[in-house]
Amino acid sequence: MGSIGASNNVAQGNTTMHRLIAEEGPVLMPGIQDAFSAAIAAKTGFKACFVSGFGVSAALLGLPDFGLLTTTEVTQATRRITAAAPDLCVIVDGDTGGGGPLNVQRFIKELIRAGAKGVFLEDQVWPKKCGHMRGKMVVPAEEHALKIAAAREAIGDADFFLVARTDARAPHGLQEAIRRANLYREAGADATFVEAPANIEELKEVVRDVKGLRIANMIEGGKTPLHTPAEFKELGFHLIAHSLSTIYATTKALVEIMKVLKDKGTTRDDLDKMVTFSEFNDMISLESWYEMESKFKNFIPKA
Ligand SMILES: C[C@](O)(C(=O)O)[C@H](CC(=O)O)C(=O)O
Ligand SMILES: [Mg+2]
Repeated sequence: MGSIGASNNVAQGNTTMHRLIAEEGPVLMPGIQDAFSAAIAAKTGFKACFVSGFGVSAALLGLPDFGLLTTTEVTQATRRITAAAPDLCVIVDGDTGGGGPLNVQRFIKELIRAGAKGVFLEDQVWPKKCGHMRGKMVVPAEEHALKIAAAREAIGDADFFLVARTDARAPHGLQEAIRRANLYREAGADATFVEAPANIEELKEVVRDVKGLRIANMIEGGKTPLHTPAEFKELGFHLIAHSLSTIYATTKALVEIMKVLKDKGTTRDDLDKMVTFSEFNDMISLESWYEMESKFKNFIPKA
């Protein structure tokens, strides 16, 4: 591909995610953190999911979203996630993309090979922090715009949705975040994501001033008030990440059952806190494995 910038491929909008947005209005993506949570998202009827860096850091490493997770680890997690939920449109949190433009290009190609259908790339200084934590810093806007252009080039004709995120709201104010979102769109992003607007007025300002497809991130206990897809449609957003709901719920369930075990030494009076053996097997599609097993049993030659 030749020149980088404004019009390359962006307007064509023929990825799976573009189709989902056209079909269902704001697309709601639950955050997931591993193959199993992705499989459950698919079984529940979601069409898309968001591989949350916050969630993967926690589930895979037991670490906070503090710039500790590597792009290699994210790619490996993505491979397992797309294998477990092949019909889901898997959008991956790429954090800052793993370095400069060339690292970004390599990462994007790896994610495409891993079966992902899109990525979020943000403009924080590495090591980054979760968007709702204190102490964030951003790189110069032009530096991130170059990474977005590099990502666009690496995507080529692949079915892959490029989201540019800006974390500039906290360190530099909403106007700068809006300016950056528009710049990143010019550089080749399919959609933009102004992280952490602080209230409904700021959400409205984002809609008014940011061109193109817009993303909102719903974090329970975060800076942006929680809204439904219908409310977001009304406001003018196209994609919603509910990034941490599943890791928060999982954490609560884990803490609760650990406490039961520690305190009582048995779960016999607390079975309602768990799924049953057969409910779990349904979730993990056990019967389909029995079917496959029986198919191959027929090939075993009789002695
Ligand atoms: C969306 C996010 O990038 C994630 O990793 O899930 C996080 C979540 C959060 O803030 O809690 C982020 O927004 O930085
Ligand atoms: Mg993240």
